[in-house]
Amino acid sequence: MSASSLPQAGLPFFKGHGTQNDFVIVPDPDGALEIGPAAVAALCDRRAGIGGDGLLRVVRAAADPAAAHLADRAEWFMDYRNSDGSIAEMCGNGLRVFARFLVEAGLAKPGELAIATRSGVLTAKVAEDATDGTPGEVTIDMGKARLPGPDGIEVAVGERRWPALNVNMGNPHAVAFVESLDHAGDLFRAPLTSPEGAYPEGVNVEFVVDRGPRHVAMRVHERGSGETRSCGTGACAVAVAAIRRDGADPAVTGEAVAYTVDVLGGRLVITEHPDGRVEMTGPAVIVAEGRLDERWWALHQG
Ligand SMILES: N[C@@H](CCC[C@H](N)C(=O)O)C(=O)O
Repeated sequence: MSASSLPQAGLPFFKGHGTQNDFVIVPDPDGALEIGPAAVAALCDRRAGIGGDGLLRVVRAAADPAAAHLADRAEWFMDYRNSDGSIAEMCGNGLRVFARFLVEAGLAKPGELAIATRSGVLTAKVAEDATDGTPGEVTIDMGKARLPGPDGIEVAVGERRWPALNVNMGNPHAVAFVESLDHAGDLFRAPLTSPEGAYPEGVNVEFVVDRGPRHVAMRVHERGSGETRSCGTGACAVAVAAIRRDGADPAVTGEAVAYTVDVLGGRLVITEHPDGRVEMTGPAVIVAEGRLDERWWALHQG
């Protein structure tokens, strides 16, 4: 390839992030692409691919069998995959980035938009950009958290063990309050959770410390992606756990409560309402667009 023959062909892709949880975005409006687990892993590879914690395929709900039943409520379906190619039900940061992409690509208007996910239809609110060009924040109505138990869940790293709360935000989380975020260790491997079988589908594990009143910080090991610099569903699970620990459950107090959750890649604000709805607000940025080299894609596609 020479500079005078920069590619006009090849599959278009975009790159985006939300609090540094980063994604390869592949527009596939008519559901024409077959992107299997190996192709997702190749695209998300940080050295031999584009690089990302996950992949967002942008497809019309009506064009994907996984979402066709939601097509009367949402035009677009976020087909999310972890960087190892596995499928997850939901991705909070991914949904903010997905909403930002739809608006920037002219596929949706700023304001409220319904998006289909494997965890149902969720609503995103995309704020107007600031006058200096800073992209407006995105708020997602994440629906209600579920706390399915059982009691007695523990997370272990090396010799240390902590009690953990099982919080489901569409996907599973084990939230452990720890003395120091360093105690999570290098997180090169998934932390152990017990009792065995508590999470038959695997789990995202959050380690949490207090930073101040209604203000916590976390690290996360994500199922299918390893340690990431942020996890939106994880931040919601952490806020829900902290709210209960602090006796501030809005269903009991009758008042909405907002927690600030610091992640390695920035800050999210999580609000829980008396009706149980959890809202997440944070940034979402589209960083780049490009085209895959046709020969590379031919070798990895499928
Ligand atoms: N980073 C995401 C969560 C992605 C899915 C997760 N790894 C899982 O397997 O459940 C987020 O921002 O929520």
